[in-house]
Amino acid sequence: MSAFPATVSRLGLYPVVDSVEWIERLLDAGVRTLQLRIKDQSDEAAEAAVAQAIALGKSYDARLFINDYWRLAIKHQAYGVHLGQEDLAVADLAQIRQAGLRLGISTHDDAELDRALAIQPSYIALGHIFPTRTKQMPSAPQGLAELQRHLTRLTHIPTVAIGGISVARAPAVLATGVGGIAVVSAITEAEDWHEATRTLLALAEPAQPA
Ligand SMILES: Cc1ncc(COP(=O)(O)OP(=O)(O)O)c(N)n1
Ligand SMILES: Cc1ncsc1CCOP(=O)(O)O
Ligand SMILES: [Mg+2]
Repeated sequence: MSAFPATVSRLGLYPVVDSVEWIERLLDAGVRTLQLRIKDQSDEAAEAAVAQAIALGKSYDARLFINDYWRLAIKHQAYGVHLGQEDLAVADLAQIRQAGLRLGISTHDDAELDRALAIQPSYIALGHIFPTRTKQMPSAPQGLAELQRHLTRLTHIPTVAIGGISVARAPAVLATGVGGIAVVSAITEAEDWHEATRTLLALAEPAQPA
């Protein structure tokens, strides 16, 4: 199997949100890598939101990944799809690749990394780094030392850390050299989401000198 299309080498701030409203708000705030993560709906029920999110992503020239709903992502020509290890068992990877979509894959340990790397995705997500209340996780948080260890074998592919990354923890996560930080509650549950987004953008995507 050949490689999935490339994405940017450093994905930077990568908010993961569950509605078109959040997608629009974040695009407007300057976010250019993001994910629509709707859970537990049929394809029929999710389709309108997925289609709208993809259209918005295109209008801002953003990297919009669709979580789980790979058939809808192909149908509406998303920038990319994000799949976890269990999703890999049911998704048609050849179809996703043939349609030209980028692919991100979740990993939690060495064995999952081996499996993900063999697929040659566009990026690899590593998690969960810290305890999270957003998703029930069967394993323990891997922590920064394990993240750092995993990164030593991932110098050739974009990486993203996820799970429990707050504004306060973001600098230490980024100091490992990981190319992106995927966050849910740090933005969606912030007292001031706009301020949290601005701070996280500045940390993860520092302005380049002209
Ligand atoms: C960037 C990123 N990393 C990991 C996940 C989790 O994906 P998955 O393990 O398939 O779990 P669900 O999100 O589908 O519940 C993600 N969505 N995004
Ligand atoms: C979807 C997902 N996958 C691993 S952890 C997680 C949730 C991360 O949410 P938060 O940033 O609120 O901890
Ligand atoms: Mg999934």
